Amino acid sequence: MSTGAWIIIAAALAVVLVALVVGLTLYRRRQVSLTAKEETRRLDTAEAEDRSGGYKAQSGFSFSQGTTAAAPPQPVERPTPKPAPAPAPEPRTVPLPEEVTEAPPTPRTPVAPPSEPKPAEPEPVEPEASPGPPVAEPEPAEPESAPEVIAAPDVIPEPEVAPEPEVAPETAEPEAPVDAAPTPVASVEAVPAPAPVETPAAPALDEIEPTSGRLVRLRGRLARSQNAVGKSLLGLLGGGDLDEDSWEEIEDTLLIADLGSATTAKIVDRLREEMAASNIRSEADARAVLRKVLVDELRPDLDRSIRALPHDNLPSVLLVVGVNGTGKTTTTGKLARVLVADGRRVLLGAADTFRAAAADQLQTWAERVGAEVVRGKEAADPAAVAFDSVAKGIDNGVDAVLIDTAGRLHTKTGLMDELGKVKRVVEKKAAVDEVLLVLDATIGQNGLMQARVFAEVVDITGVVLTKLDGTAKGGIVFQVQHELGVPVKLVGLGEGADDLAPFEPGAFVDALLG
Ligand SMILES: Nc1nc2c(ncn2[C@@H]2O[C@H](COP(=O)(O)OP(=O)(O)OP(=O)(O)O)[C@@H](O)[C@H]2O)c(=O)[nH]1
Repeated sequence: MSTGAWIIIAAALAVVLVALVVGLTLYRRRQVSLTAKEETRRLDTAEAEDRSGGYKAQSGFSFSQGTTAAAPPQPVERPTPKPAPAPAPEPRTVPLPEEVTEAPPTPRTPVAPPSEPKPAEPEPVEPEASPGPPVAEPEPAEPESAPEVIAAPDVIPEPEVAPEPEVAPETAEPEAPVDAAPTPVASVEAVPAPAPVETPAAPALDEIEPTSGRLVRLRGRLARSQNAVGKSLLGLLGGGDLDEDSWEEIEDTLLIADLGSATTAKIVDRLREEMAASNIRSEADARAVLRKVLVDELRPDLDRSIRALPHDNLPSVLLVVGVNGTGKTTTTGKLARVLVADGRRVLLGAADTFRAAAADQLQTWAERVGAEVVRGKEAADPAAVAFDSVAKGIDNGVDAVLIDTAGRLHTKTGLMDELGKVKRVVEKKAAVDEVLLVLDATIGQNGLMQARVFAEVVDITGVVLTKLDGTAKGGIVFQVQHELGVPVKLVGLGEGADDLAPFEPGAFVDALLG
C-alpha cells in the first residue's frame, strides 16, 4: 500500500477515535447532570418538609416542634408559602360555624393572591341566617375560589355534638361568660356576624437587631437589677461562722426577694447541708455553694425550648395568656421578631378583642416585624379570631401562629369559658403546641396568684416573666416553677423590641448573685 493510503486510513481511525471519545463524554455528562438534578430535588423536598426539627436558633433561643399526638384529625394540605400579604381584599363571610364543628374534609387549593375585590359576587351563604344548630347540617360546599382571607364572624357557636369527647358534654355553651362580665361578649342572636378587619402587614419592615450578643447585653441589665439580693446573701454566707441569726437573715433575704416560704425553706435547708459538708474558706467558696443550690432549685433539666416549629405539615400554634398589662402583646411581638429573624414565617392572631388598642398594638408589631396579622372587630368572639388566625396560617403556609388572648381576670368561670373555648376551637384546625403564661415579675405574690388561676383553667406549658428589669427581686421565678411545675422559658428585660431573652438558670443565678 502506498504511503498516501496509510495516511488516509490513519486519519479515518483518528476521526473514529475522536467521535468515540466525544460520544462517551457526552453520555457521561448527561448521566451526571441527571444525578445532580435528583440530588437537588431531594434537598429541596427535605428542606420543605423537614423545616428543621430540633433546630436551635443562634440567638440562644431554642425552638422545637410540638408533639404530634394532639394533631388534628384532618390535616390540611399546606400550600406553597406565599410572599407578603397583598392588599386587603373584601372579606367574605364564610359559614364558620360548620367549619368549626368539622375540620375541612378536602384539602384547600392554594389561591391566587386576591387581586380585585368582587363586589357583586353572590355570597354562598349568609352566616347570620344560620345561628341555629348547625350540627347535622353537612358542611356547605366551599366556594370554588376560596378567598385567601376568611372572615371570622364575631361568634362561633360551640359545637353541640362533636366527635371529640371533651366537646360533647357541652350543650349550648354560652357565648358570654355567665357572670356579669364588664365587657360585653357578642352572642349569636345579638350580632349579625359582621366581618372583621383582616389587615395585611405593611411593607416597611423594622430592622431586626441581630440576635447574637443580645443575651450578653440583657444579662448585664438583669445583673444590675438583681445585685442587691446577691450582695446581701454573699455577705452573710462568706462572713465566716454562721449562727442562727445569720441563717434567719438569709431566710429573710430570700423571702424579700420573692422566693416564697416553701422554696426559701428548701434552699436554706440545702445551704445548711452543703455549707456543713464543704470546706468554705472564702467568699468565692460560699458563692460556689450558693450558686449550685440556687441553680439546682431552678431545675436546669427542664425543657425550655419554645415549641414554635411547624410539624405534621401544619404551623405550630402558640397561645399567649395572662392578665392584661403583664406584657402579653409585647411578648408576642418580641417573640415574632426572634422567629422572623431566624427565617420563620409568622402570623399573629389578635384574639384580645376587648380592647381595640390591643389589636392595634399587635398589628403594629406585625408591621414592624414582617408578620401577617388577623384581627377581629372589637368585642368579636376571641375564639373566632383565634380559629381564623390558624386557618389563615395553614392556608398561607406559615411556620408559627402566635395568638394573643385577652386576660380579663374578672372571674375564673369567665376566663375558663373564654380560654377553654379558644383552645378547643383552635384545635379543630391544628394542635396547640404551646400555652405561654405571661407574668409580671414586679407584682411578686400577685403574679403567683394569677399563675394559679390560669393553671387551673388551661394547661400552661411555659412561663414568660416580664419586667425583670423593673424589679430588684426576681425570686418569683423560683416560686412559679415550683408551684406550676412548668419552666420559665422566656424573660422580658425591657420595653425595647429586642428585650426578650431565653431563660437560663445558670445565667439567671449569676445575674442574681451579681
Ligand atoms: N420594663 C418592661 N416593660 C415591659 C416589658 N414587657 C412589657 N412591658 C410594658 O408593659 C406594658 C404592657 O404591655 P402589653 O404588652 O400591652 O401588656 P398586655 O398584657 O398585652 O396588656 P393589654 O394590651 O392591656 O392586654 C407596655 O408598656 C410594655 O411596654 C418588660 O419586659 N419590661
